[in-house]
Amino acid sequence: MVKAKKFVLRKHPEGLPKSTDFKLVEEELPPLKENEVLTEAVFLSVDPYMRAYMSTLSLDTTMIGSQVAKIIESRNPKYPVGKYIVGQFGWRTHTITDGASAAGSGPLIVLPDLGDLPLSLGLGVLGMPGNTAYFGFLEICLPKVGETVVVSGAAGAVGSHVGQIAKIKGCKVIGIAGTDEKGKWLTKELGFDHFINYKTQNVGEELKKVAPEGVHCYFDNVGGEISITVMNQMKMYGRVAVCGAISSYNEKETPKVTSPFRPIIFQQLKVEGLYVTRWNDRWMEGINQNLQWIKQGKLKYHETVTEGFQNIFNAFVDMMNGGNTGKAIVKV
Ligand SMILES: NC(=O)C1=CN([C@@H]2O[C@H](COP(=O)(O)OP(=O)(O)OC[C@H]3O[C@@H](n4cnc5c(N)ncnc54)[C@H](OP(=O)(O)O)[C@@H]3O)[C@@H](O)[C@H]2O)C=CC1
Ligand SMILES: C/C=C/C(C)=O
Repeated sequence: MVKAKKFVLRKHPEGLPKSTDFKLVEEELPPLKENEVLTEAVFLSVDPYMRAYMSTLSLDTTMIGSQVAKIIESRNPKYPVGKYIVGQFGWRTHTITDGASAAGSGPLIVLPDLGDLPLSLGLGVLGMPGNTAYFGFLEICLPKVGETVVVSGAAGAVGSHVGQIAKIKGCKVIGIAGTDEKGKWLTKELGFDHFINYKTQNVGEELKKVAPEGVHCYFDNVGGEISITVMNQMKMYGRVAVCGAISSYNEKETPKVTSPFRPIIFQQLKVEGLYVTRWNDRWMEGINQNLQWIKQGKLKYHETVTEGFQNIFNAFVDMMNGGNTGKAIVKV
């Protein structure tokens, strides 16, 4: 008999979640039925969408999230023992699944052979955030050589990846993030052309200096006033991919921000929201392309790793507060 540990939601958080909003509980798992497999979590992901969904989850349900897990027992030939899968199993150590019920932030997949690369990349650059960057940026921003691209949330999992794809596509890239340390990583290591620290600089004034020609594409990970400021400096027919709004996820009421309609109308912007599961049927295309770029040295990644399943809440809050560079991961 296997005992799973899991975090359940005890209270709907107000503002930044507190550890007391969650409870760690143990659950005895039953023997496997035909077609089922038993998995053990190896890496868990902490992502901003978790905060956005927390208020809608029923109390006492397992906190949502994806993980890389090892198959340790199997009654399903599609999922042999010893293989690693990426599944939306939640904040839990052990899971019984038949492979069919996973949904939410990507399909359940058996991880392809990553060679010497860490399995945790299946939650980042070779997983949901990587596919968000790949499909979201290429399909919605439609970047062209020589164009100017702005990315907010630039030093995180999705943003750092978008900026690098923009460089691969021959664009000039400006990243907006919250610390100078992150800025150094973006410009010195990843090849971003410019960095703006939204906490210490005036985004509008800095953007005028580094992109006097105007902005063709904006990949928006944060929402709020930063995004309005960027949209006001976009070129005619600019494209905006609205990917995330982390600046508002901890707010009870949707914050009031300056209206974006003027630039949308007068600069005739194309503004499109995206949700990565739109491309579930092309999932492996994104993963294979990102893997190839890594192998070619064109795409770099960084992970901020927290050790210990019991520390997943701290890892989540740290990420929401900007403590991560690249992908925030928990190693069990
Ligand atoms: N639409 C989709 O399908 C998907 C959307 N997303 C969205 O993309 C965004 C980035 O996700 P992801 O890359 O996983 O997360 P990140 O790795 O970027 O981590 C979150 C980062 O957000 C920044 N941040 C926190 N609060 C604010 C704020 N008030 N204003 C500006 N920045 C803030 C912090 O960096 P800093 O130090 O710069 O403040 C923090 O490190 C999120 O909004 C997420 O919801 C992600 C995946 C799929
Ligand atoms: C799958 C993730 C979605 C968002 C909005 O973060």
